[in-house]
Amino acid sequence: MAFHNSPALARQAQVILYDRLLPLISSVSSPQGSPGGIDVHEVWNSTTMDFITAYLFGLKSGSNFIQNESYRRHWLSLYQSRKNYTFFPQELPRLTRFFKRLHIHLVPTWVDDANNELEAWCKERCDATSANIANKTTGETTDIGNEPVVMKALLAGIEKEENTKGDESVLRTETLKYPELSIASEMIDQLAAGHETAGITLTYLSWHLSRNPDVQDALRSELLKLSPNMSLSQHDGAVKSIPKSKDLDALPMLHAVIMEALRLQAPIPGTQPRMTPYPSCTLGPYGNIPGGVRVGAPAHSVHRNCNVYPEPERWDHKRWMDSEYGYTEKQRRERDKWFWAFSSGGRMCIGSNFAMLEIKLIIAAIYTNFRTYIVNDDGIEQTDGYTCGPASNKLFLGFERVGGKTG
Ligand code: HEM
Repeated sequence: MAFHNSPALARQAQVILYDRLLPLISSVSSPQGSPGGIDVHEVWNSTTMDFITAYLFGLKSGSNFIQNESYRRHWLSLYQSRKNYTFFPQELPRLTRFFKRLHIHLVPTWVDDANNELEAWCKERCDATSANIANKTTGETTDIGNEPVVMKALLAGIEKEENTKGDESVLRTETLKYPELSIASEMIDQLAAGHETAGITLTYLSWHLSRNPDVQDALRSELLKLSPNMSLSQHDGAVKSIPKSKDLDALPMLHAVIMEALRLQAPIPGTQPRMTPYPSCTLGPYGNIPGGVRVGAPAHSVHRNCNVYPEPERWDHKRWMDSEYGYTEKQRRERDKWFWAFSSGGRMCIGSNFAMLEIKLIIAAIYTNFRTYIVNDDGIEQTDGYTCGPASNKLFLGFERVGGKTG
């Protein structure tokens, strides 16, 4: 995704951060705001959903979960409710289908209903985007934030494949035959994979920062050096500047706190499966592993290698700050090699760069303007599984406006 200098993404970020997220956080900031704090896990998941759907469909057909509280609660609860029922359809899909034909449901039928509703919601967005493209009401003629960057790229790719390879294409039996459904399938994959993982990272990162006010203050000093920065009070909200990705990437502390949150609470901590190649292979110290065996390594364990990350259970963002830790070149290489939050190889996360950029923007917008503190973190421990957030599925933080007015 060539989004680092994308004017569409910059505009989308501007609307999502300055017109939706910051006003919401300002309205609950202390002392007059919500005394019980706000469930940031829900707010961060909503923000990442608004980001990813804006990039897929354009602002016009994307979600507005930040402002639409009742619908986001409905959507997120549907999404969460199915999560305990993935084993049979994922691991034994044929058996699941077979039993279903006999009217024996290995997963409750309401899970199918929830999936159908989520899929219909995604398909509606795809259809609306296609209509906008056909009517030319996307970025070129109106607000650049309405540009459906990903859908346009997919449509162009399908058209090219059709024109250049046609019947010879390996995509002819599915993607070229059913382009609309194939696009919808890709879109729901991306919006599901994209919102929850980044939302979990923001939850744990804001929790760690709330436990470490000194780190927050140092981070804020770094963020204020951005030129222009994202301070609301400095410009009285008028400027709405979105920093360039290269300027955000030049901030060592911002990078370090995100990396440490991804290390300690990798949003996908569970095993990432791979099949061994035929006839056999060697994995680490284990030789002669036959082909066709499913193997996997969980990021949770890889990130706790104490030879690479000393005292691995300790949250220490300075591990990622080369200038502060005194790493040798070899230690630095090992540290980076063992970082596996986005996996590696052919099935590596396709959204890793997008995720890093959106997380940096969200953290910069919030911590430039607010100090956070914990109101209730009961159940913050990470669940076990594949994509894993807090056991309570909640985190209540309070917000205090710094350098300006409260909401
Ligand atoms: C902090 C945020 C994120 C984390 C930690 C993360 C992590 C991962 C991991 C570990 C995988 C599995 C790869 C494997 O099986 O080896 C994955 C796959 C994937 N991710 Fe992400 N991801 C994040 C954000 C995103 C975003 C924003 C998108 C949006 C486009 C995205 C789209 C995908 C897709 C489509 C796959 C499936 C790739 C495939 O199977 O070919 N992810 N991600």
